[in-house]
Amino acid sequence: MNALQQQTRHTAPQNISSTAFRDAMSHLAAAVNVVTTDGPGGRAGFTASAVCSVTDDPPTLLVCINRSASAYPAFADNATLCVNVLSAAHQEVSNTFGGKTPMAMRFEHAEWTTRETGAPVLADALAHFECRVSQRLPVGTHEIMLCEIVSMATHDAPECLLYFNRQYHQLPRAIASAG
Ligand SMILES: NC(=O)c1ccc[n+]([C@@H]2O[C@H](COP(=O)([O-])OP(=O)(O)OC[C@H]3O[C@@H](n4cnc5c(N)ncnc54)[C@H](O)[C@@H]3O)[C@@H](O)[C@H]2O)c1
Ligand SMILES: Cc1cc2c(cc1C)N(C[C@H](O)[C@H](O)[C@H](O)COP(=O)(O)O)c1[nH]c(=O)[nH]c(=O)c1N2
Repeated sequence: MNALQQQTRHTAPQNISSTAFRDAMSHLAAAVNVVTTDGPGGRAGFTASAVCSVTDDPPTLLVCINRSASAYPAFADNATLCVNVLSAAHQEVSNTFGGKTPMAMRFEHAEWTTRETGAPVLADALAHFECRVSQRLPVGTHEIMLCEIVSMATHDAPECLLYFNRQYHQLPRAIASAG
């Protein structure tokens, strides 16, 4: 058996449990975001990696939220949200919004402002996308929120924050060109 075969772990269809799925999904590197909202449902925020671009016409992204999350009722009742993309400087912000911290305490750290929608905007986010939730699709334990962009900004921080193999990683903006 060669080295590649030794390092490859196959899971039989009948063994694809949520634990096996999570183990496999831990192999996907992802950007780390804090998704926030404010409105009739109250102010809330949670750390999310299940965020991605959907289409550029109209500019739309998606966020997947666990309906068991303490933040979910606020997102269910509010029509707008903000995706704050974290830079390498925001690892503690990710931990704060990653669960178990009481919602009221989550916004005590870092610098938060409001702009178009009233959703909390992280002042030095790598990028932020203020959105109107245009569609909601319940799937299993989660809800996929399709979000049309109403306002956005970028900030050229030197390093982004990634989540891979259940750990945070930092990636520089410009890979020093070899040579
Ligand atoms: N999409 C999500 O809901 C999601 C994504 C990442 C992490 N988390 C949560 O963050 C905490 C830390 O996670 P971890 O990386 O230390 O280990 P983990 O084993 O819980 O997660 C490993 C990977 O599995 C996926 N995942 C985990 N829980 C999921 C869920 N409920 N629905 C869909 N995909 C899920 C994610 O891609 C995650 O990176 C856990 O409580 C986990 O549930 C949730
Ligand atoms: C790096 C990382 C990435 C994610 C998460 C966590 C972490 C640490 N969490 C889980 C989420 O932030 C939070 O832990 C749960 O919502 C539980 O929080 P409460 O204690 O219920 O507020 C998470 N939850 C979710 O619904 N969708 C997601 O994409 C993610 N992604």
